[in-house]
Amino acid sequence: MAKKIGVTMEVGNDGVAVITISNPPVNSLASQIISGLKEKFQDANQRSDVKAIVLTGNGGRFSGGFDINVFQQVHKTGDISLMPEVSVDLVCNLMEDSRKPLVAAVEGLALGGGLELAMACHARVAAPKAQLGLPELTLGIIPGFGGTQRLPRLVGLEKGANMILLSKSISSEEGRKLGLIDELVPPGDLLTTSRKWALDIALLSDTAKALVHVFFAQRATSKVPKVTDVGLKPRPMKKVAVIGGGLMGSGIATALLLSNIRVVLKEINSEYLLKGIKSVEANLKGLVSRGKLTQDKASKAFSLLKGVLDYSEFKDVDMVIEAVIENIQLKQKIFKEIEEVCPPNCILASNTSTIDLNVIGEKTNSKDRIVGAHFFSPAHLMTLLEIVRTENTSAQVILDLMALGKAIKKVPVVVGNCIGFAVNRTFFPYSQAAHMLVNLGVDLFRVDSVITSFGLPLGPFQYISPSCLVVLMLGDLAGHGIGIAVKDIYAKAYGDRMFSSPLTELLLKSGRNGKINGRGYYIYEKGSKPKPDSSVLSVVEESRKLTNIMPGGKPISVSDKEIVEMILFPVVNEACRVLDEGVVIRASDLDVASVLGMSFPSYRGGLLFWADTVGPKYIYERLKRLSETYGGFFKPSRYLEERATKGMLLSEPKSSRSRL
Ligand SMILES: CCCCCCCCCCCCC/C=C/C(=O)SCCNC(=O)CCNC(=O)[C@H](O)C(C)(C)COP(=O)(O)OP(=O)(O)OC[C@H]1O[C@@H](n2cnc3c(N)ncnc32)[C@H](O)[C@@H]1OP(=O)(O)O
Repeated sequence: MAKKIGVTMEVGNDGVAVITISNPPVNSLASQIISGLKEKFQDANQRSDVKAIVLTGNGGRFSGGFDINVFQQVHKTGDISLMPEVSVDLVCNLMEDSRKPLVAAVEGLALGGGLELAMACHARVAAPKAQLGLPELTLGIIPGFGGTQRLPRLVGLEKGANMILLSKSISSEEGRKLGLIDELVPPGDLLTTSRKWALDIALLSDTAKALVHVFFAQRATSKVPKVTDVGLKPRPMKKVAVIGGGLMGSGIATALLLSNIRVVLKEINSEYLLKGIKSVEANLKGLVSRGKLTQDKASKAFSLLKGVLDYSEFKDVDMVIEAVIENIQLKQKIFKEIEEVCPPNCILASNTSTIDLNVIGEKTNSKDRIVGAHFFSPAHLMTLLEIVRTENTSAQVILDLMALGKAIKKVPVVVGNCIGFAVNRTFFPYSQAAHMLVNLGVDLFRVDSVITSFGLPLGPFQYISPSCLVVLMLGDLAGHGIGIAVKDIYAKAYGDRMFSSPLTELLLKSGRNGKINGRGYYIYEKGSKPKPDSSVLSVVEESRKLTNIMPGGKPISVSDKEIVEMILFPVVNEACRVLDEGVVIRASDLDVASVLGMSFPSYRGGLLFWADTVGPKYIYERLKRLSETYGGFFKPSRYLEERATKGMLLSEPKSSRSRL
């Protein structure tokens, strides 16, 4: 039977193109093979359905090298043009510089030009006992496809020179030890493993794309139209008052002190004031014990703190940051008072994470000086600072707060004034969806594990809340009592798409308030990892009885992928509304805020970058089907529907034309 000579390419559903050399018996690199390889590599790099490439040889051999018959012809004819251009055209430009990852699947042998092609790939997977070498000197020529450079780089100069000068082959086992081979697998797994390697490297490049996006997105947050581009200069903030020495207030005070800003910390009585000062001291001590701060610097920072019980020290402050409990009347009272006692240009900021700033400033006449300075807990560690502006906040005030944010090593993101602002609003469906899944019968510890595998540091039930309220039904670490406090505010604003679960209240009733008292969904013991508390399942059962949403009373069965989609697609959906209402200046601001405020994995590029890789159309269709089954909580937003149907990315600015 005539032997089949040529190069084939097959593209799998996984997006991997397998290019195979066929030229029995040793797959020598005859001229038609070389031209076939050039054609297939060009094709693979151009095809949009090809994510990565695997190069292999047919018949259990990778390649015995360049076709020695050509040399014989050159000897006979002296016609050097018979030598095809390989080194630069094929090996460097099409293989080594391929935009798509290229992995060699090596079996049997890779000799001479065969090994040189394998070394031009980005990784090499081999079966055992394959013969690897550059025996060109036995033919009186040198390894001319770059082997003299690539082999020493892979195995070291001495070993590389030895193999070349002595035409000494090695086995794939030795190649693995030397670093010439990246993984050794049984012949039956060779292609599968090579495909996985190729995709992993492709994913790495997706990761690189995502991380580069976050890098530039973070820098873009400092560009605020009509604030940073109108010639204003930030005013120095030398003395700042913080009202409220609780978890947030003491964290904010710590962050300010660490940047040598004098802080006046006000509380309502000496007991609370002492507690607040002790919290600041503990924050500083924690940084010293973790080696993040020297003791001298900690002492210096602490010396800039002054605790007060009245407003006597407020007459020369540059800014006040209110950080008391989320009580509207109390905040309104405080803002009326500080307007009277502070200098006329003093910035009046609130660290509220939920309440409308216009409501907070209702009893004042200084609407232009009112701004939100929304820190994320722990405030001295988390880098995101949401600067919340109302329609009245002046550009100068915004610029001053941006400059202060940078001075205290935060990443300021300017956002609009709505319930929950950008991050808390976007992510409020996050935990509600998790609660819905649990009430539908899904195991809550499985939900946490799936979400952490996706890349968030903790699952929704063991959640570190940023400024304590992002998910309403908070996880263990923030304490469940807080979440309930603001649930009504969200219900009034977003009730048409909320899921109300009694689980949090039932948890509190059972004496579990999260890490604060050592027990929540998990058991927290000093010095050990949180352990799932199986006894909490009785509380979960009670919640399921009350909500009674399991279809036919039976738990739903969902895949891990569906869990991720049911929790994160509603978050993307709410982000679309945030974009639609112009709460953020640009989509990438929300990517930065999701990474820094919610610990959304930066290697996925942030929430919307990730959503665009999943595809708006897919997300829209999934949410539509989910809303048909589970109701309005999943109802696609107008913005998402529009982008999906017009084939536009979610991150495209509103002015972009659709692609259709
Ligand atoms: C010269 C003038 C040129 C001037 C320009 C100079 C420029 C310099 C740079 C040029 C570019 C060079 C870059 C690359 C160079 C090379 O790759 S050179 C070739 C390197 N490879 C080898 O040296 C391997 C040689 N072959 C073997 O060692 C063995 O054949 C084997 C591969 C280990 C297999 O052994 P075995 O199973 O015992 O089978 P054999 O009987 O030896 O061979 C089976 C048949 O295959 C034929 N064959 C083997 N290798 C090649 C080959 N590379 N090209 C063509 N044909 C090959 C062999 O002749 C047998 O054929 P039949 O007898 O017809 O069955």
